[in-house]
Formats: sequence, structure tokens, C-alpha cells
Amino acid sequence: MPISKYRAYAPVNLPDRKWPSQVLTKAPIWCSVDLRDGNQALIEPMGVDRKDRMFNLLVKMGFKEIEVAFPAASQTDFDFVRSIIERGAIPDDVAIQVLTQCRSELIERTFGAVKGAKNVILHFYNSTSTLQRDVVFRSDKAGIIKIATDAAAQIKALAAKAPETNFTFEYSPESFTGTELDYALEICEAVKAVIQPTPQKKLILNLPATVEMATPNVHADQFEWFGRNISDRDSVLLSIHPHNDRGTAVAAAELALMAGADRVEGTLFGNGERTGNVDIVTMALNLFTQGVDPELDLRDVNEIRSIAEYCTQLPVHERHPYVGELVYTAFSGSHQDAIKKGFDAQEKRNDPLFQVPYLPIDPKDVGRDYEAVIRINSQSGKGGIAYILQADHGLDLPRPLQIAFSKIAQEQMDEEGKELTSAALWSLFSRTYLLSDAPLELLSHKTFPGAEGSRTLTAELKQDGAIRTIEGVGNGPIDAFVDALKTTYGVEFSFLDYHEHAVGRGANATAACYVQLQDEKGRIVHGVGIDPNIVMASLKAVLSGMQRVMAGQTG
Ligand SMILES: CC(=O)SCCNC(=O)CCNC(=O)[C@H](O)C(C)(C)COP(=O)(O)OP(=O)(O)OC[C@H]1O[C@@H](n2cnc3c(N)ncnc32)[C@H](O)[C@@H]1OP(=O)(O)O
Ligand SMILES: CC(C)C(=O)C(=O)O
Repeated sequence: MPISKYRAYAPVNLPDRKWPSQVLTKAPIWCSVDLRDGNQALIEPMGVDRKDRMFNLLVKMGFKEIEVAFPAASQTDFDFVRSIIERGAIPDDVAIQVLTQCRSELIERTFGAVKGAKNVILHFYNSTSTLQRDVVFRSDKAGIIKIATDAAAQIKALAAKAPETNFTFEYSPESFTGTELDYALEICEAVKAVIQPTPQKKLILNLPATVEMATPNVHADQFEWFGRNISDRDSVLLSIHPHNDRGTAVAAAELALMAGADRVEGTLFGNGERTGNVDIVTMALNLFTQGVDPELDLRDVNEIRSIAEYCTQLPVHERHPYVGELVYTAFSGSHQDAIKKGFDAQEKRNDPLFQVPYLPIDPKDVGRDYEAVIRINSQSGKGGIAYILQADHGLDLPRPLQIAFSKIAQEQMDEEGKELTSAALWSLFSRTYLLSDAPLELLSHKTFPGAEGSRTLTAELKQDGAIRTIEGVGNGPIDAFVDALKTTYGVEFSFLDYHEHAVGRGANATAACYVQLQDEKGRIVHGVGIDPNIVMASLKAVLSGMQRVMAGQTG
């Protein structure tokens, strides 16, 4: 690898840094830049319809600051801004933000776009990095500062001519991460001197990691340093705008907040230039998992995801934190077992604190389903299989049956080499134990008191289309039924164990019974019966087990 083409990023000299011991206790000011930074990175930028859908979603989620466009970039962007203003689509407590370069004609056009809006954040930027000063602007430090201060003066003057709008100003020394820290401070001070913010009317200074170039701790050091050194700190809102080139935008953003930043610019699921902007959904839900109100409504992440996918025409990855298709799914056996036990224990504890192994968040909190928590493939074990049968069919299999059936399921998956869906698992379970196509079917039974406390049982069975009555004697109905079956069909087995439980509640409740038999060769065979009548359910379970013995089946 040609490592000599690259060099290490210079750390910040801040030995008395305080941020490492800070804890995040409140949400920052969120600003969505989906409709601008996100939009400018799309293969096909959003048209007015998609922009509308995204804007409505962001409002519904509770964003109070939304960068809606770069109005001077295109007629679509300009028209979109006009349309949301003219249609009255912007709630009174939401500020729209618009971006412009520090170029006079673009600034004029931007003001034209926001005419008549109630709350506007006018965001202007120029690149300040050493590289861009050289190759893009071909200018020295003073020249670059003049570009920014000329723009600030023009913007302030134009805003003064539009008193119907409450303007906030935002300045970004773009490519901040490639800019000397003291020079970034110098240019921000120069802009601030023109704008003259106050604690009541603050200036937003947005220090973008336009390209993420260093580890997140360096980003935090930069913010702590900047916060300490900017004058009139209480007249300034420090904003972060991290990109994700190193894959650490969320970490960089969180550490910068610990270091004193007030505001975050990012996008849903991290769409944005190259590797994207910081993902606000992940950041907000990270706060949520710490018991901090994220101040965004994320109760239906599926809806948010599907609108975002429609608008950006980009899929959200299956493993995306909190939101991906697979993130509440466990395939591996030990995880499934622990999740099942965790849910059972959580229900018994009746404690609001959510503690289930392997699940950092309760899927229900973000509108996801428990049903999808466990899926079954060849890496699964009995716990996951038992979970599906319980969650989807209310069956609480005894442990030996869980072990036996998971072997049968495993064999099928090995054979077919693919996942067993819940429906396929149920079909396998029904074929194996409920025997709907078996030669014998129990239709009814009657019991009578016999001699010395015994019971006599008669049962009607359907056998090959004909009705047959069988009779046996025992110390209860099950014992008498076993006797009837053994004498009628001459099959040998012993009865080892029995479990039953109700499925559902009230008038629609049924009973599920499980029996464990042993055949002549000492092999264990299970039978299962389900019926609204508990005695019928038990007899069906015995008949299921006996027919499996007769067919030479085990497990
Ligand atoms: C990191 C970011 O995301 S920043 C936002 C980037 N987003 C976009 O660029 C999307 C929208 N942009 C556009 O549609 C176009 O660039 C427009 C319409 C704004 C401008 O288009 P044009 O003037 O035709 O071209 P272009 O953008 O290439 O202009 C480059 C010129 O602007 C200058 N310039 C670039 N950025 C700035 C700035 N922020 N402030 C002042 N001048 C700037 C360059 O130095 C260059 O000057 P030169 O022509 O004298 O060399
Ligand atoms: C305009 C600025 C904030 C930007 O988008 C960036 O630097 O990524």
C-alpha cells in the first residue's frame, strides 16, 4: 500500500481537555439537512413531490430546523422553497434553513426564495481549508476572510429590509477539518464582528467535518478548544456537521456534543455526500437508550425508513442501527435462547426498565415487531424454535419436546439449506405431531365409572373412512384410552410424561397437551393434541404419539 501518499492528522494540543468526563443528558438542537446536503448527493435529486414528502416527514418527526434547499442551485430548489412558503406548509415553530455560497448574486436569489417566510436560517459558507485556499480560490487568508465578511454584510443588510421574517444567520467555514484551528477561529470572529450577535439573537457557527479526517477524539478536542476561545460564547451556537468518511461520524458527533457543541446537522440514516452525513436517527436513539429524551418522534421507524427510501431512492441497510430489517432478529441458537428467556423474565418482573439480552432497545418502542425477533436457520437452536411456536401459536413446548422437534427442524434445514419461516415451521410441526393426514382420527369419547374406582372409556375413531369404537379400562381417561389403543391395535409403548396448558383466554381458549411415550426399543416418541376440550386434547396427544410409534417415528 502506498502509505507515503498520506500523513497523520495533527492532534490538538489540549492537555486539560474536559470532554472525556462529560455525560450527555439532553438532546442537542437538531437540524435536518436531508433536503440540501442529502439531496445534493443523490443520483437523482428529489423533485418537488419527493421534497414535499420528506419535508412533511421531518416536520412530523419534530424537527424545528430544516435545511430545505440551496435555492440558487436550481429552479426546482427555488420553487420548492416558494411553494412551502406560499402554501403555508411551514409550522410557526419551524425555521427553514437555506444555503448559499458567499457570492452576491446567489445571496440575492436566496433572499428572493425565502421572501415572506416566518423563520429563516440564512446559511452562508466558503471553504477555508489550506488546500481549497490554494487550488479553488487561489487566495490568501485575508482574501478568504473578505469573501466571508462581504457576504455577512450583504446578508445582514438584506435581512434588515425584510422585517416580516425572523432571520437567524449561520456561517460555515466549509472544509473546517482541513483548516488550521486558529484560522477557523479568526474567520469566524471576523464574521461575528459583522453580524454582531447577542445572547438573544445568536449566530450559528457551524464547523463542518466536510471530510472526516481524524479520530473522533480530535473532533471533540477541536470543539472544546473552539468553545473556549471564541469570544462572547453566549452569543454563539456551536454547530456540528460531521460527514462519515472514516465511518465514525456518530462517534465524532457524540464526542463533540460532550465537548460543548449545541447543535447537530445531519440526515435520516446518514444519507449525504460520499459516505454520508451523520445519521440523526442513530444519534437520537443512542440518547434514548441512555434514558435521555431525544426530542424527535421515532415511534414508527418503519414508516420513517420507507419514506426516506422513497425520497432518496436509496435502501437502508439491513444491519442499520435500530432500523435495519435484521436488527431485531437473532438467528443463532444461544442468542435466541437468551432472548426468549429474557422476554419471559421481563414479563414476570413487570419492571419498566427494559433488560433483554442482545436487544439494546425494546423493538416495540420504535414500532417494530417481536415476531421478527427470532428467525430460524441452521444456526438456530431449540430456544428460537420454541419462541416462534409460542409467539405465533401460543404453544409452550416442554423442554424434551423442544429438543426433539429442534432436531427434526434442523434436519429439514440441513436438507433444504435455507431458513424456515414461521409458516414453514408450523407446517412441519403440524405434519410431525398433529397428524392431520394420519390413518386414525379421534371423533369423541365417553367415560363411565368402573369397578374399584377404575374408569371405562369408549372412544369413536375414524379409520380409513369408517367409524370404529374402541374400549379400555384404567385409573383415569388417559390410562383407559392407552389400554383401549394397546388392546385394539396391539402396539407396545409405555407412557412416560404428560403436560398441558391453555392456549388463549376466555371463550376462545383451547388446550394443548403433550405426551412422552417410549416404544419397545426404548426410544422416546412425543405426541401433541390441541382441542377446545382438555380431555379430548389429552387423548389426541396420546393418539398422536401412538401413531408415531406405529409408524416407527422417534423424537
Ligand atoms: C460541502 C458542501 O456541501 S457545500 C455545498 C455544495 N453544494 C452545491 O454545490 C450544490 C449547488 N451548487 C450549484 O448548483 C452550483 O455550484 C451553483 C449554482 C451554486 C454555482 O454554479 P456556478 O457558478 O456555475 O459554478 P461553480 O459552483 O462551479 O462555481 C465555482 C466558483 O464559485 C466559487 N465558489 C465556490 N464556493 C464558493 C463559496 N462558498 N463562496 C464564494 N465563492 C465560491 C469558486 O471559487 C469558483 O470561482 P471561479 O469561477 O472564479 O473559479
Ligand atoms: C456547507 C457545509 C456545511 C457542508 O455541507 C459541508 O461542509 O459538508
